[in-house]
Amino acid sequence: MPRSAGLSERALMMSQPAPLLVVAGVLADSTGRVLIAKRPAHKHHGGCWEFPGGKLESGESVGDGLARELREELGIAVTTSARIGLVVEPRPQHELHLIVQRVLAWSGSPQALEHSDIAWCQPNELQRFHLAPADRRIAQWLCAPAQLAVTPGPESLSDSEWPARIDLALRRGAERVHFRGGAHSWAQHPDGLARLIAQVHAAGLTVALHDLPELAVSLYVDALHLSERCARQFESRADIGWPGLLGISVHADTDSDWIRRVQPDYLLLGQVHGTPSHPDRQGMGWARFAELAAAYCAPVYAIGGVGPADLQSAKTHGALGVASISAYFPT
Ligand SMILES: Nc1nc2c([nH]c(=O)n2[C@@H]2O[C@H](COP(=O)(O)OP(=O)(O)OP(=O)(O)O)[C@@H](O)[C@H]2O)c(=O)[nH]1
Repeated sequence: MPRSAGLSERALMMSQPAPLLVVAGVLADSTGRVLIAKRPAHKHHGGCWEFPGGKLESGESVGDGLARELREELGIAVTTSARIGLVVEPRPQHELHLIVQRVLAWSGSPQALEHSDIAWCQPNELQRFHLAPADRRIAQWLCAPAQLAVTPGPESLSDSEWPARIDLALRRGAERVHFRGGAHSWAQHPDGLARLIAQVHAAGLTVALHDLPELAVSLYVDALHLSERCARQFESRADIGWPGLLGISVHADTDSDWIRRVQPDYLLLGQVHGTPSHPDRQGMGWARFAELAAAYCAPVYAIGGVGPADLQSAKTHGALGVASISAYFPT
């Protein structure tokens, strides 16, 4: 077992035949373009585009395996990387466990030493390439919003104040607005909520609704987000009755096997630092956050005492981005 395999990988390994462990690296340039490589015709998925990487050798850590593969395939030296997520693909013999790492520091200039071609493209151009099936999930992650603005409860502002406060959140960089209940549920304000959702959609951005699966379906939101308590009422993802993007809020003590059973598309993990809104809870800090993020199968956002200024730290500690109430809806 590789030294740095996470908890979910270990649990999976114990319950079924050893998976095929593969590590792939996402390199980005200063304009945000990412590097993809075309598999030679004679290989499995020949002619498909993928993220460079390869099989981990026995006993090899994820970081060492990535550095070896990218030296062999691209001629570059990778020094630091952080987990983005794990794609599990059922295969007849062994499940593929594709560990996806964001390459944070490297030297050299990538060349196609083993692939038939390489290309740099913006994440939203990846869909134009014929990607290996598992890599379509990676492309979705790379196109996912990096800044999630979580609303206070509907009772905290009057109907006339909400539109301006949503505008302010968008000006502060929010890329998805998460409508989260407070003392009142958004289910008590369906018309006002529908207008605010339309406002966010008109700005070309997306919406998540917290803990209200039926309303999420009827209001055509982009994501359903569940608190851990709400998510635990369901045995499996199929029981939730929601066909779209699914997120769950988790904490330092949430067990990763349960997360794997529910199969969320992303997680909000917190809290990273202490916050005035939860004075009873201590922050876990970035080091623990990175450890947990690497153990989950889904990509993770950082929440709790973080905001847009922490985006880079979040990414270097294995997060897709940050989520916050106060940074986007200041009191
Ligand atoms: N490297 C890499 N492999 C991927 C990706 N997506 C994906 O499905 N795979 C699959 O993971 C497996 C690992 O493949 P590989 O052929 O690159 O491994 P390797 O470099 O160690 O190759 P080798 O067996 O020729 O030595 C293949 O079945 C490949 O199709 C990806 O983005 N990067």
